[in-house]
Amino acid sequence: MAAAAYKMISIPEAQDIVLSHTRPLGAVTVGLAGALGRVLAEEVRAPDSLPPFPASIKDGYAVVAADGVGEFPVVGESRAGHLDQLPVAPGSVAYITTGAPVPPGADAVVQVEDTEKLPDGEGSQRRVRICKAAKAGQDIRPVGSDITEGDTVLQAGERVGVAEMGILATVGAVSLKVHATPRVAVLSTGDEVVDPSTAPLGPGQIRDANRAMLLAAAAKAGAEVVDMGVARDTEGHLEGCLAAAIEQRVDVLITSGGVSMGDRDLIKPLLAREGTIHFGRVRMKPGKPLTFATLTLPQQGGRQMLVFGLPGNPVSSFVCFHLVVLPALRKMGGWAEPQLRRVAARLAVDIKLDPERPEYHRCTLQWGPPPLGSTPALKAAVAEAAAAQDPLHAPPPPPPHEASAHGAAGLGSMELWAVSTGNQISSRLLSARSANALLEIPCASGVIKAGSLVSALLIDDLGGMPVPPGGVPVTPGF
Ligand SMILES: Nc1nc2c(c(=O)[nH]1)N[C@H]1C(S)=C(S)[C@@H](COP(=O)(O)OP(=O)(O)OC[C@H]3O[C@@H](n4cnc5c(N)ncnc54)[C@H](O)[C@@H]3O)O[C@H]1N2
Ligand code: MOO
Repeated sequence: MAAAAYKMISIPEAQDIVLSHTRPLGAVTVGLAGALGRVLAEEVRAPDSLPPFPASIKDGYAVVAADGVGEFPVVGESRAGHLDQLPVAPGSVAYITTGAPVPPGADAVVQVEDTEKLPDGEGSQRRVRICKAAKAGQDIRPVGSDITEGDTVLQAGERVGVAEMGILATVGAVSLKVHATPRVAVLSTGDEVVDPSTAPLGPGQIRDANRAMLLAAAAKAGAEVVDMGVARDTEGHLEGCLAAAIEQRVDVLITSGGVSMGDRDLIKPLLAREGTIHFGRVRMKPGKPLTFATLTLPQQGGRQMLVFGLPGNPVSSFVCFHLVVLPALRKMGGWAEPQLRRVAARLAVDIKLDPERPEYHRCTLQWGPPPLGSTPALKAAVAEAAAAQDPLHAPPPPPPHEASAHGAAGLGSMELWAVSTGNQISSRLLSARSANALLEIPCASGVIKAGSLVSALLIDDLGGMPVPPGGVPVTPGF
């Protein structure tokens, strides 16, 4: 089929098609160290309680609460990690450290600050004054108060982050079932594309930006990556590269370049010969020639391989990866909700609309007051949008209790602002630099004004977003 013959579909249609051809991979068993970032394929239960014994919360003395204040013999010690099981009878106390088992007979702990060491008594008997009466149970974590034996501490389908690594360790889950992560091959194409180490560049050459970027993006998504190098613009070489990817038993092949209308754009014809192309044109900017195919491999038991033909322009590759490849990799890895997360943000600048294609405008989201450099026009636009009383455009009213920690600007006047990365031409990879979101800019004529509220898809976590000069306010009174 000629490239132009592919029906132009919308991005939601493209995403649905991709996900309908994507299956979660099976479960594999990994050790604890291999669990980070994976999705659990089984629930994890606690085989025992935490703490497994009544544990002291303080360094001090284990006492019988009913004894109240007074002078007492110190009949022994209970230290974390040591089991010196001496009973504490009424009228006596035991020295205890934080985390140590509370000895039988004692029912409270008095912190060392509320005691006074006394001179030793008869027979070198240690003695202490308890200066503050304790309530029964004071400064003791009862058995199972953090985790009870048999509790489900993590569910199947949960992703293992840093805290979850600790939870797994604490319940002794050192071998667990997680979803397998996909094996992903990345291939650049184009006679002009040369290795990044090439210097100086020969006539007509450009360095391969896409391969390093897509390998990194797939690895960041948790995939096992395979670098397939650069394919020349010949049918034979491309076919050989595809065969090599199949040989590598990858679940996904990502190519970049060679999917538009030129006579050396050979990816679509190759995929049409070797498999089924599900779409070859998407109404989006950038990324229009985005192509998706599946290959059924009889020589490998009939298994299926997904192939994403990303456009060669580096920004088009970057955007298409996040919009269609990443959700597929997430679904394979067991994510129940693999789509990019959407938030709302206010535009810091006017954006010119494209009358032909909806646009994914790269931006850096930052939370705070209107970004530095915002013009009086922006401030006026924000006020105008608010005055329009459109619920989407009106800024939230600050809660009445909110004191001003930042001059006139309290927490309620802070917002998520979308700062454009500048010129959005699809060859300019600097437009993806520091981008943590893709703004969803509708297809229309004219301009969308600064101060408007728009939806944005997160492509990075917001933990590293820019901090506005002067920082942002904290909870009043914090
Ligand atoms: N007649 C038409 N021409 C084009 C159309 C169209 O609809 N009709 N679509 C344009 C759009 S939109 C895009 S996007 C590009 C996509 O083209 P290809 O996927 O075929 O990519 P190439 O032509 O191979 O390369 C495009 C551009 O990107 C550079 N490139 C390629 N690979 C890399 C790489 N690995 N690292 C860095 N840069 C790379 C390449 O040199 C080109 O400059 O097609 C338009 N054309
Ligand atoms: O879609 Mo292309 O990515 O506009 O340059």
